[in-house]
Amino acid sequence: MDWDDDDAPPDLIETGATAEAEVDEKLVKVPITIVTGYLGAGKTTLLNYILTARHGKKIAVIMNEFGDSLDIEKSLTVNKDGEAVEEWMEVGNGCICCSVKDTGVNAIESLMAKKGNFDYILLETTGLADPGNLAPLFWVDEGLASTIYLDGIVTLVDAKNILRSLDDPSGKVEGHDDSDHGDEGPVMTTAHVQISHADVIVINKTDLVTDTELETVKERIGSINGLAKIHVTKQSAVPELEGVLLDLHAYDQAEELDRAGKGHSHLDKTISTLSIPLPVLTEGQLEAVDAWLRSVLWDNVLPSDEETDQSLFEIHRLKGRLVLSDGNEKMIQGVRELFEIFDKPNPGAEASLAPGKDAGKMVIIGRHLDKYDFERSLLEAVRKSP
Ligand SMILES: Nc1nc2c(ncn2[C@@H]2O[C@H](COP(=O)(O)OP(=O)(O)OP(=O)(O)O)[C@@H](O)[C@H]2O)c(=O)[nH]1
Ligand SMILES: [Zn+2]
Repeated sequence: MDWDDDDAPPDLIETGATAEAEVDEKLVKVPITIVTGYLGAGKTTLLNYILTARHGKKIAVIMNEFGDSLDIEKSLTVNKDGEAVEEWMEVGNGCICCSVKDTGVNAIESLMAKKGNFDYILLETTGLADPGNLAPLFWVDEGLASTIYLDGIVTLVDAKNILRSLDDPSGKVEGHDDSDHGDEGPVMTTAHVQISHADVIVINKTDLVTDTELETVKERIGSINGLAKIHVTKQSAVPELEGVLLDLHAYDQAEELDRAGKGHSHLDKTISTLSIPLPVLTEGQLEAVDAWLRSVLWDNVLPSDEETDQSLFEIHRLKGRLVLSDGNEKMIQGVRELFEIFDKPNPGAEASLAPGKDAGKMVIIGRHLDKYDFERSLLEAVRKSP
């Protein structure tokens, strides 16, 4: 995907409102939740469940099915007064992860303009989409970022078939050729990528597996993504929507960091979760963490490891909490090479950890992490800095 600046900027919404009202509208951004998952996992079932559940929200659903026609129309279901209303929307290209930057952005914005205020947008991606391509768009596109924000990524998993999908070499992600890794383990499939990016994983179709099989599935998924909340369902019926699937604020909080405390797992070497405890940082050490992230995420180079000519790791998702010696806290959010460090929202809402203890944490989800010593590299970079 390219990030050319010469693309036509997305149409801005004409509000016709006063300057004061515009300021107000800017403050109320509409959340968007990406629903992904393998073919037939139960995404549509989940969307229908959400649309018919009582939540008092006006939800717009954008379906992103694969199509071979270039001007394929997207089905758009709008929940109006408890009724699902089907509409059709022109998106342009058959693959939203490639086209969302231009046509998709326009589609969402014209949707916003046409419908006025939605409370919520759900985007169902095709069973083959890589959500890693999709999520950063909601950060970097200014037109889009002014009206909506990415609330979270929900990945549906078919309990009966997920293990096969994870091990199926034909489900390999395009552009991830494992041939250069020799016998270094299983290939990385689309199923891996969808699980590694998820903020919430819904293990669905549990009526089709035994309890033992379900435990195996849970363990395997937990070994790939130790951060995501896991829910187990039949017919995609999650126990609750608020805070479980919707309104997660997965990208402006990092409460779930504490869940990923068990270090990294060796159950699934293809993609794993790594958790690095961090000390209280000085201002200079914060800068060192920033520099470390730039090296690791932008150059794919582990700073202590420069002599290694090939860094084969891939980082899909990264979150962190940094505690500074002046008492402030910062959060880190990263998807692929994009990351940001920002002030923790609601400072003081949570009691800070006692000084001297490990105060912060960085959690990394990615591929071939077990082959490198990320912890040593990061802590060394921190220690070397004043
Ligand atoms: N046995 C069983 N079937 C289910 C469950 N949930 C959904 N299904 C069925 O599985 C099939 C696929 O469900 P969908 O919701 O269409 O799956 P999807 O992920 O949207 O599928 P694609 O859009 O093709 O990727 C449908 O026939 C559903 O009725 C479940 O918990 N158990
Ligand atoms: Zn694409």
